[in-house]
Parts: sequence; C-alpha cells; structure tokens
Amino acid sequence: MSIRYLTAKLAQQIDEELMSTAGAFSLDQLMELAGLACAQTLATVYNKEKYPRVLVCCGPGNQGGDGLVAARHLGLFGYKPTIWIPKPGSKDIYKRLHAQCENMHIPTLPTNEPNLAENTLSTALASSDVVLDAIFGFSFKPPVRAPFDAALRLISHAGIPIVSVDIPSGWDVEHGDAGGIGLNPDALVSLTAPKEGVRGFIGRHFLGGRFVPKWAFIFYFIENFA
Ligand SMILES: NC(=O)C1=CN([C@@H]2O[C@H](COP(=O)(O)OP(=O)(O)OC[C@H]3O[C@@H](n4cnc5c(N)ncnc54)[C@H](OP(=O)(O)O)[C@@H]3O)[C@@H](O)[C@H]2O)[C@H](O)CC1
Repeated sequence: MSIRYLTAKLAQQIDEELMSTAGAFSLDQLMELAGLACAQTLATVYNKEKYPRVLVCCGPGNQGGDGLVAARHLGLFGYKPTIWIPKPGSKDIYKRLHAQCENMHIPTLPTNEPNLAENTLSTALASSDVVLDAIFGFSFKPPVRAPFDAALRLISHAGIPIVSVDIPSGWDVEHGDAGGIGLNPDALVSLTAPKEGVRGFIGRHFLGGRFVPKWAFIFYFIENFA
C-alpha cells in the first residue's frame, strides 16, 4: 500500500477548504466529530472501569476545542474527566464548549498562577488513570513555549497512558520529536478517510490526495504502538 504524507501546510489548507467551499462544514461540526471520535477512541482502548479518571489536556487552538468536546463525551460515557486548559483560546467556540463542560460539572484545574499551575497539574496527573493529549495539532511550531514546556515534561514522567490527538504534542509536524520533549503516546488518534490507501501514523498525517474531499467524513482510527 502506498502512503503519501500530508505536510502541515497542506493539512491547514484542507481544513480551510472543508470550511470554505459551498455546502461547507462549519468549525463546530468538524470539532464535534473530531472530539467525539477522540472520546470514542479513548473509550475503546482504556475502559472506564479500569481507567475512569481522564485528564484532558487542552491547548490554545482548535485541538484544544477537540479536547473540550471529548471531555463532554467522556463525561457522558461515564468517565470522570478533568480539564487542564492553561491558555484558553479567545474564540467564542472555545468559551461555549468550556461552558458546556462546566454545566456538566466537569472540573477544570486552576491555572492562574504559574507555580500553582505546575503543582496542580502534577497533583492531577498523580490522581488520573489516562491523559488525553489535545494540546497541539498541525499548527504547532517548535520550540514549545511556557507553560506547555513544563507540562509536557510532567505528563511524560507521570507514568500513565497517553492518548494523543493528531500529532503527539511537542513533535514538529513534519520532523518528529526534534526538540526531545515531545510526548510518546500509547495511542494516537489520526485524521484520515474511510478508504484504502489512507492511513495515519505517529507524527504525520497521511492522506492519499484523491481522497481529500472525503476527509469530510473524518474517520478516525487507532494507531497503537505501545
Ligand atoms: N481538519 C479537521 O477536520 C479538524 C481539525 N481540528 C483540529 O484542529 C487542529 C489544528 O488546529 P489549529 O488551531 O490550527 O492549531 P493547533 O491546535 O495545533 O494549535 C495552535 C495554537 O498553538 C499555539 N502554538 C503553536 N506553537 C506553539 C509553541 N511552540 N508553543 C506554545 N504554543 C504554540 C498557537 O499559538 P500562536 O501564538 O503561535 O498562534 C495557537 O494558539 C488539528 O490538529 C485538529 O486536532 C479542528 O477541530 C477542526 C476539525
């Protein structure tokens, strides 16, 4: 099977195309599908009886929005999610998604003061069973800036399973873990399409060019390399 790689730039262009052409998908729709798929993937690999406490780590971009959606669905599935979102994005959509989680009494870790934030994250990791890494996606540009640099180290050393969305956080989208502080997830949830010749793998998006329009289906699968 031949595999072609998507560059970060192309992934962003496809994203824009999906949302800009006639009959286009809205960001809300895409994020809802993405977040639901992440929650379903985590639930497939880590059952709620053994891994009930999920720490959902959210970044400042759209991937953080995927994380907020996933937290809501995980709550509905019977997990006990907790949200870590140190730099909430300013877009209205993130505020709405976060409010939905708050309405479901899903706790968010306090992050107003840097040291406290780090201690709080450490404590939360110690009382979690699995991390959903929704920190950075295809718009990440190394090197990792604070507070995410310290957070990635803490998450890496927590000794609990990590499920990453799209790209392990801290990895350069096209060159892998060049900085050496990227996460090494146990499972990766990749964007792909439901056709042959299309696969996802660590650190990269793979999409056969001819299937690009079908990306609208946003089919996810699990690449487990534990
Ligand atoms: N294609 C789809 O169907 C969908 C994909 N989705 C998900 O969205 C992400 C891509 O979202 P995007 O907002 O473009 O980018 P990211 O989530 O990766 O993050 C951008 C933010 O991260 C900050 N950033 C970037 N580099 C660093 C760094 N080195 N240190 C700290 N912070 C960093 C960046 O800040 P800037 O100041 O640099 O602008 C942004 O705030 C994709 O991967 C999917 O998961 C959507 O859900 C829609 C559907």
